[in-house]
Amino acid sequence: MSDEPVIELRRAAFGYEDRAVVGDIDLTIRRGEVVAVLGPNGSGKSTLVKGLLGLTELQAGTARVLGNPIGSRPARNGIGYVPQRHTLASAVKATATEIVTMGRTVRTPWWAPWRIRSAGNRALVREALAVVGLGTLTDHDVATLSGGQQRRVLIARALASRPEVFLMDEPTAGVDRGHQQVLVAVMRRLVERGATLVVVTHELDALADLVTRAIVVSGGRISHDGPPQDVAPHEVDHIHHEGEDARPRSPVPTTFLPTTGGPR
Ligand SMILES: Nc1ncnc2c1ncn2[C@@H]1O[C@H](COP(=O)(O)OP(=O)(O)OP(=O)(O)O)[C@@H](O)[C@H]1O
Repeated sequence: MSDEPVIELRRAAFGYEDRAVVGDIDLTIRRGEVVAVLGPNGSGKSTLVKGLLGLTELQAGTARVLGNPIGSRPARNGIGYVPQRHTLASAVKATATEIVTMGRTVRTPWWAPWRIRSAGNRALVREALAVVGLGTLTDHDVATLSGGQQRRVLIARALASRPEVFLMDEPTAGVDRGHQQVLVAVMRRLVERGATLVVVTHELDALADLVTRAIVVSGGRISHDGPPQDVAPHEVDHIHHEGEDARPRSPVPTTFLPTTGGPR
């Protein structure tokens, strides 16, 4: 880790239209850190991460990525993003190779778009797919791949753009244990080579050896920022967000139990 900040947020608020979802965020992330972003469903983790890409609106404060205002071209080009949902992968008819090639868009001059298919890029794309264990599925339509395979295609796309900062929204969700270990090894290697990782996760255990710092987002605020081992389980697990029941109904009403009568 170096002292150089790659992400700097000062009293930042992000949200949708006129509603702030996360606010009062003061956060400095330095090169080489591996930061886990934890917190219950709906607490604002994705909103925060998308804010770093300029995909959710900065409603207050200041936010810089690699010294540039968020949303600016140099800030965006420095980030490799692995989105939470694989909407792109399932909505677009494209092969794994084509999706991963899109990662090279940011490194291709606008005046020479054909260069995206250069021999160098093609080799890089093949390598990125091989690294995530999809070397034999490069020509498959992504819609025909499993959920975990689609996630790995998106990780390969982020790798192919060779960014300095990776923002990964639940990269291990739906990925089997063996491939999770592969991803952790890839992430470790990226960090050794100077990358910075910000990873939203509900599965800290899978990344435990790698994570150097954990922040917990709770009710739209950062409630913990420090070593991952100091995170209190109740902070991450409690159900707390606007518009949702404070507590799911328990015990399960007998209506839903198979041994009771009633309508089927
Ligand atoms: N596109 C959107 N427009 C309006 N509100 C949104 C949008 N996306 C998310 N929200 C709202 O913002 C709040 C935080 O959602 P967010 O997706 O950031 O939570 P999260 O912590 O990432 O949750 P999870 O663990 O379920 O992925 C929720 O109340 C959600 O309804």
